[in-house]
Amino acid sequence: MSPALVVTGTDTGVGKTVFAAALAGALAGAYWKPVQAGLEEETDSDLVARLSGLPAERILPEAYRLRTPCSPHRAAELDGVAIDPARLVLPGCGHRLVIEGAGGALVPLTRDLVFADIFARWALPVVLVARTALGTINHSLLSIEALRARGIAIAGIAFVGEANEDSEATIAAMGDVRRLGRLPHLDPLDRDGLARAFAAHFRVEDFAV
Ligand SMILES: Nc1ncnc2c1ncn2[C@@H]1O[C@H](COP(=O)(O)OP(=O)(O)OP(=O)(O)O)[C@@H](O)[C@H]1O
Ligand SMILES: C[C@H](N)[C@H](N)CCCCCC(=O)O
Ligand SMILES: [Mg+2]
Repeated sequence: MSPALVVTGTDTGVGKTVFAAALAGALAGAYWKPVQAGLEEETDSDLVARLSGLPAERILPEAYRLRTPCSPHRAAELDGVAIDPARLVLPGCGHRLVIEGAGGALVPLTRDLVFADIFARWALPVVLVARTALGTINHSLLSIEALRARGIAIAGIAFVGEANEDSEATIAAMGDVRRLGRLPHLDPLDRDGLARAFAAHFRVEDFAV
């Protein structure tokens, strides 16, 4: 079983962090957001701390905390730094690590390196988080194609949103990926409700890859 799992998405704002919080909690693992772009609002690590039930020491510190909520390559430039891939090495933590990218799989870290390049170097299985809303078939199949082109193993696709059975089944079939489950929209979004929803809609054994 891999020491870590990568959570990427078909886009920014699809629900990677909420899903990662649920997964890290269900695995009693740890969470790492290597590159955080945007510090004004609650960071992804803060959200995971609030929703996962993990102890604080299992939310690992980011390698880069960048002020501007935009693509990391640009956020780094605006902060006068350059993201060094050598700093994006997997931290040992003694627990199954859930690693969240930023935005979608081809989001740039520099002007000649994207997240998927780092995912390929890590050689870890990737969970793709996708919306269920109209447009997700294209976004999901494009993301799958981009990950596969880099030889990245896809553990499966996790949907977030209201059920759309045909889109979900179409993506799984045409993308040849396992449908891991669907996290419904939760209101309120809180730790217990999230843990219950994950347990109801996913099988933790599917992540033992
Ligand atoms: N299952 C859910 N139920 C209710 N709200 C959700 C759910 N999933 C995500 N959200 C909300 O949708 C917004 C985007 O979710 P999230 O931050 O997880 O996206 P993301 O893919 O991690 O974005 P980023 O690319 O910025 O990291 C947040 O306000 C979050 O609270
Ligand atoms: C700022 C946002 N919340 C994410 N952290 C970064 C999203 C980068 C998206 C880049 C793009 O696809 O245009
Ligand atoms: Mg996030």
